[in-house]
Amino acid sequence: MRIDVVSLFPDFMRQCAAVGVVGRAQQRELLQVETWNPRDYATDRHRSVDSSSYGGGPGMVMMIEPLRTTLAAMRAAAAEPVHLVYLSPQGTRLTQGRVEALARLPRIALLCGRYEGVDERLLAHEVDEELSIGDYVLSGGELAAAVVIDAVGRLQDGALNDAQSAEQDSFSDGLLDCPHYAKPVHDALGSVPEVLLSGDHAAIARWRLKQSLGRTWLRRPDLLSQRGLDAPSRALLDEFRREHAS
Ligand SMILES: CN(C)c1ccccc1CNc1ccc(C(N)=O)cn1
Repeated sequence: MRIDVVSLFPDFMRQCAAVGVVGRAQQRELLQVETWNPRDYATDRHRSVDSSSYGGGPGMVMMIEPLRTTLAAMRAAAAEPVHLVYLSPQGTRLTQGRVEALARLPRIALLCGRYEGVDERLLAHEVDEELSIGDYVLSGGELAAAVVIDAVGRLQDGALNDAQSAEQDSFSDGLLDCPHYAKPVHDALGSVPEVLLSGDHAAIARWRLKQSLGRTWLRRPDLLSQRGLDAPSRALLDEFRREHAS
């Protein structure tokens, strides 16, 4: 998969994509992240990319022209159409489901706004999808883009080794993850639950699902109601709730 990033801070974006699982995915050529800097396409003497906002008000707005030229260059370098995502507080809330859909596309581009954002005419003409990573304001779209790159990059086939992909399965079915424990078995902070030391893989899987169900019920009941439960899971959650109440 290829991800093009349009940003005034290309070095920052390249560094975000160079570490960890995503960096390794790039080394394995499972993922390719390229950056495009609108300042390189600004034509005036001052290489302006922003201008004051019509109607007044504080701050500047990113101008149409440098972005249009940048996007044209990016699209010209592509053999196929590019799905352009704009990261903004006004976007649709990003979910794991949407991440999985994006991860299946051959190519996406991420447009990072700075200042007060981008001229609405450019957005209306060029952007396919507007996404928000949460209800808070950042100084630029770059950190939101980094979140998308990581969430999508780690899902590329071969990016995660077997152990990690198991972890991903536990969340991707719409439940919160169960608790995890490493050595030592006994510590001043407490001990590891017996079942995890039993070697009984069925019992361990049952305990983990029960913990995921219980945690989701306690911390994120909204996830539970939208997911729905089959009968065995409902019984397991009831068992957790009885123990939790006592
Ligand atoms: C400068 N701002 C406020 C702005 C305004 C409009 C577009 C982009 C930006 C860049 N900032 C962002 C971007 C994304 C998110 C998010 N929640 O996904 C939060 N902030």
